[in-house]
Amino acid sequence: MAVYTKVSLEEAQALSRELGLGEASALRGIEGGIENTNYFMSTVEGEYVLTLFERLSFEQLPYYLYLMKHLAQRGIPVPDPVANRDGDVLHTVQGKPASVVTRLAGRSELAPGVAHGRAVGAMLARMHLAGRDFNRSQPNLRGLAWWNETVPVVKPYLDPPQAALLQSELAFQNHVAASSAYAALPRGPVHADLFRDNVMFDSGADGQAGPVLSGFFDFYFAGDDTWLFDLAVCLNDWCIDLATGATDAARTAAFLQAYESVRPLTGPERQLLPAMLRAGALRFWISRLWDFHLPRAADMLKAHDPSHFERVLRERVAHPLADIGQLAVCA
Ligand SMILES: Nc1ncnc2c1ncn2[C@@H]1O[C@H](COP(=O)(O)OP(=O)(O)OP(=O)(O)O)[C@@H](O)[C@H]1O
Ligand SMILES: N[C@@H](CCO)C(=O)O
Repeated sequence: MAVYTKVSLEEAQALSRELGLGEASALRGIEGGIENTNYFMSTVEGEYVLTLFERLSFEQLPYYLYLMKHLAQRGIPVPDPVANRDGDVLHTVQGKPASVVTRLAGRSELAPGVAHGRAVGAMLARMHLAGRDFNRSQPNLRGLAWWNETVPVVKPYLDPPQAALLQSELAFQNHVAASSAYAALPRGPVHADLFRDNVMFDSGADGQAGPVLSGFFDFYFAGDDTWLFDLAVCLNDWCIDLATGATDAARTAAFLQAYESVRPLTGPERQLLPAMLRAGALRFWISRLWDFHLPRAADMLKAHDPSHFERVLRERVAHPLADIGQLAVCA
């Protein structure tokens, strides 16, 4: 259930008129999602998603919404926020920040194969390049500074071996972040949460071979960070066996090859990929522990299982990703 705030058709019609979308004819609450209130909205101009943000503030939202607009303008398939006559993409409904974005076709693929990873890998690289001239900045609010702040808060809930792993991995990541190789990593706006459930695929035209990626969405953990971190977050979700957390070599090789067909990795990126895969696992282990043990007041989160990313981290430490050249034979 993800309709926390009820919106009437009349309210939606007032907004759609203000945005030049004509009369809204239907409004349907969207059940998936946990953070925000989402509705599908049909107007004479097409299909849209109306979101009322239940947690993010008027100050934080412009970065995410203008990033989506910037990427959409450069041909990256992402929901395009609709602006009013003044060019504003952040609106107000019932006193809450709200947006209207274009609806992506298709649905998420929760059991992706090699071809899905290839499509996401290539589009991820295109998205990174398209973000280079984005003129706003906001740090990744779930980056190293947040990990350093949050580890002491969640550590008391862990048993001694878990606490030791969490602490030693955090120390390792602080060490990596202080290195010259890390300073040389290319950076820019990154999605930072591009899991299977944040990508859509459409069936495509008849006769089209392979899945057709119809869009990336849910940019509300985006921020300025290294492109390699974004890639690592993807590899940790798209290219592992969910039951064990183990790397799937064929899917990993295909994903990386597709990414590199658009933007080859630099030397420091190749060097730090194993460390960044650990960083990606650590980030989501911490956030899941935090959501699980410290639910927010009036909590809307159905916490994900933290032990999944503990397993992924242990796998990444025990079996660092083989040399990318070696992996290529798997693709
Ligand atoms: N632009 C879009 N086009 C098509 N479907 C969308 C779009 N935005 C959201 N959806 C649908 O709505 C569902 C909920 O959206 P989303 O995952 O962004 O939820 P949320 O509550 O905002 O965030 P979270 O997933 O972090 O809880 C998605 O799974 C997807 O099916
Ligand atoms: N993708 C996150 C949820 C927040 O978007 C997770 O799986 O922990």
